[in-house]
Amino acid sequence: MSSANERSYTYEDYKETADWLLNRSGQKPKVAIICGSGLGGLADLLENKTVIPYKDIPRFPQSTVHGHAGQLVFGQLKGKPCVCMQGRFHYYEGYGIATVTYPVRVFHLLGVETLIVTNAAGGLNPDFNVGDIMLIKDHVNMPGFSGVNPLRGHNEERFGTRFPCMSDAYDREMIRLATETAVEQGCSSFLQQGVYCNLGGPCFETIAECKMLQSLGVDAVGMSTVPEVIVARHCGLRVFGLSLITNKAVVDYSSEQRANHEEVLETTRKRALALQGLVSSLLAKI
Ligand SMILES: O=P(O)(O)O[C@@H]1C[C@H](O)[C@@H](CO)O1
Ligand SMILES: Nc1nc2[nH]cnc2c(=O)[nH]1
Repeated sequence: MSSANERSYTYEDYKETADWLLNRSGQKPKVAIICGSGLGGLADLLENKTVIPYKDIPRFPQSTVHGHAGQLVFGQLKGKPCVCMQGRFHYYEGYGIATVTYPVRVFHLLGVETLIVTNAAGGLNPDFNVGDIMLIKDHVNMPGFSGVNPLRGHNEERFGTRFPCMSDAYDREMIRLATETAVEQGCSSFLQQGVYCNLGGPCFETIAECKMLQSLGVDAVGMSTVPEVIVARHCGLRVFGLSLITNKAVVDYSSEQRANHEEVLETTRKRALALQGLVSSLLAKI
């Protein structure tokens, strides 16, 4: 199951990166936000920004995907000290799973208590529309079925227990608050809740794969997020997740629709402001 790109990190590695960031930014964020494809505009809302390119940060990987700028942005949002990842790392980029999730443990060591994850995803639930925002209530870690799990290998007890519970991965109180906030923001007509499933990517799904995922009860499919959430829950972070439904999964052989990254980014451009409004108003409540 291991690959040439897989590498492990020591507690001291994470600590060194966290100390470097603390020294460089002078800020101790309480909330970390991971911006999905085309959703980096969230970071532009921060006040008193300090921007640090990934290439300057010790041991940080680099973003290689269009729509992922590749920088950390520190600052305040609604008075809360935050750090935003403008660009996340995906397994399909060739990084090992420990590298994909490296920033999450660094955030924990910086003092972050809440992780907000966002992503672009394909809608599998037939009731979902392109442009819907789905609050993630649960996930299916599909790569985990074959042993690809970011917690595989030596368990560092200073981060968390060997066998973490995942049945409470997504904070229910934050889902309740987000639902309430969506009503206040006038976006409840395109708010959904559902189950997100990550696949390895970078291929979009075949029709047979989409049908299979639907039959498993999956509402939205993507290529990220779940490894970050597993590592976050392992080290005790509260997690809140949002998927923007950027395209509808194709489940019909007569369909002319073809999933593509341009359509994904186009939908994020249309819904970016609504999603940003929802996240920032939610932050004011936590
Ligand atoms: O980083 P996210 O999960 O938002 O990115 C999704 C999955 C692929 O990286 C890309 C496909 O368009 O968008
Ligand atoms: N796997 C996957 N990821 C996506 N990201 C945005 N849309 C999709 C999709 O349809 N499938």
